[in-house]
Amino acid sequence: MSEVYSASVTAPVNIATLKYWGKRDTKLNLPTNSSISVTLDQAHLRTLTTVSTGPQYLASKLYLNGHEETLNKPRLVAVLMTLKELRKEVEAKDPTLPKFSDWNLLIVSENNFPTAAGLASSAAGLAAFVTAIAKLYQLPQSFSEISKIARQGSGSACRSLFGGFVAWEMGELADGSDSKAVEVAPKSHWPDIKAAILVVSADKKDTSSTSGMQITVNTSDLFQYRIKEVVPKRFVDMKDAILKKDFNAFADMTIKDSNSFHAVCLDSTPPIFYMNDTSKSIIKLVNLINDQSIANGEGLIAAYTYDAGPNAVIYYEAKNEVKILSTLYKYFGELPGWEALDDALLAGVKSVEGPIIGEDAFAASDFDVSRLILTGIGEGPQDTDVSLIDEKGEPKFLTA
Ligand SMILES: Nc1ncnc2c1ncn2[C@@H]1O[C@H](COP(=O)(O)OP(=O)(O)OP(=O)(O)O)[C@@H](O)[C@H]1O
Ligand SMILES: C[C@@](O)(CCOP(=O)(O)OP(=O)(O)O)CC(=O)O
Repeated sequence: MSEVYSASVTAPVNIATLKYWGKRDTKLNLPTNSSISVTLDQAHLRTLTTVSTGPQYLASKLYLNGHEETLNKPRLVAVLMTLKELRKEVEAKDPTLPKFSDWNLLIVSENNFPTAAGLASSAAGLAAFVTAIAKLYQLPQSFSEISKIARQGSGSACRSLFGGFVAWEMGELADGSDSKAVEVAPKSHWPDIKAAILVVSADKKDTSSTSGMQITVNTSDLFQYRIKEVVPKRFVDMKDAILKKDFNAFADMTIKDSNSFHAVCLDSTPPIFYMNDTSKSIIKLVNLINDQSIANGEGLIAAYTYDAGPNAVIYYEAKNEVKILSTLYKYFGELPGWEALDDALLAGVKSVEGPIIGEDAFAASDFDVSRLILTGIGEGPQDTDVSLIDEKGEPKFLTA
């Protein structure tokens, strides 16, 4: 019988509240600025990855969502090489260990949400990829150290190595050894953070993050102001707001940073547009929700943010859930996604009466939303017994 050694993990999506946009080194994936994100709950968005090795595998292979994908991409090659080198160090210290570093890998992965649709699939995907192999290889490195390897695969992936609130410290060194993810605060610090994702379009985007950010680096003047003046201060202030659980300050900076990121995209040549008209209508709706709450003396209660696509992510606190979701329900009540709420909460959301916020401000056609994902802050990568590879070492596809 052939030898099969395998390991499985799940890894989360993270959505930045202070955006990474720009590389100072495209080979090592080193950013032009530090960033901050919230890790989302894996109950709703996660990658599951199983990795196996054994002398019988004639080549390394990757299957994503049931289809073979090439491993022959420079960034994946770099990631695999680094992991193998670290495994070699482990084997050198204990010569009784099997020589995994000489063998090929079978990697089987599934995302439970649309891939490459601006829902940060590359972040969860690369985090799971690296974490599963590190587990198989029994690497002793800390998660921050492992995050540097994930960073080489996709920058934002390094932040998916932790749960809760996560910072990616840009670092200064040319070799990238100080450009890593660190935990700002665990989920338990502020577990009441919720996220509503309005999926505006699940299609593949026109301009990838990787190419879009370099167009901005090379052509935008506003970008220089963003990375030199805006982000360094915001990085300190946002961590402070998180540690103080100051939602008003956190929301204000999250909104401003999303606006700033999309402004530098627009200031690029040629300009890059990630938000569409529906995205803009959702911004207007969130502003109306906040205006009402400011009028009531409560400050900001909802924070929108947009990545490199038109989907909206709205962060809010559990104490304002009924208020915010009852407004969203009036506009988006017919869409799939509400079933994620427990019955009592959904009944509460449905029962709120009175005028709809922004009732006169929108036409039905303003919102071309296909689905909602109602989720919240979550934990980092998790070990799992669910395997996508059978005992013979063959892939098994759960959802294909
Ligand atoms: N589970 C996975 N395992 C390995 N690679 C993955 C996985 N999921 C996604 N990827 C890689 O990430 C790519 C998608 O990344 P892309 O940046 O285009 O989209 P996105 O991550 O959904 O959007 P964004 O990063 O802008 O929010 C996929 O084509 C694939 O190469
Ligand atoms: C807008 C963003 O989501 C950009 C993410 O870019 P990627 O991490 O996908 O880029 P690469 O490093 O080239 O893989 C902002 C963020 O997540 O911080």
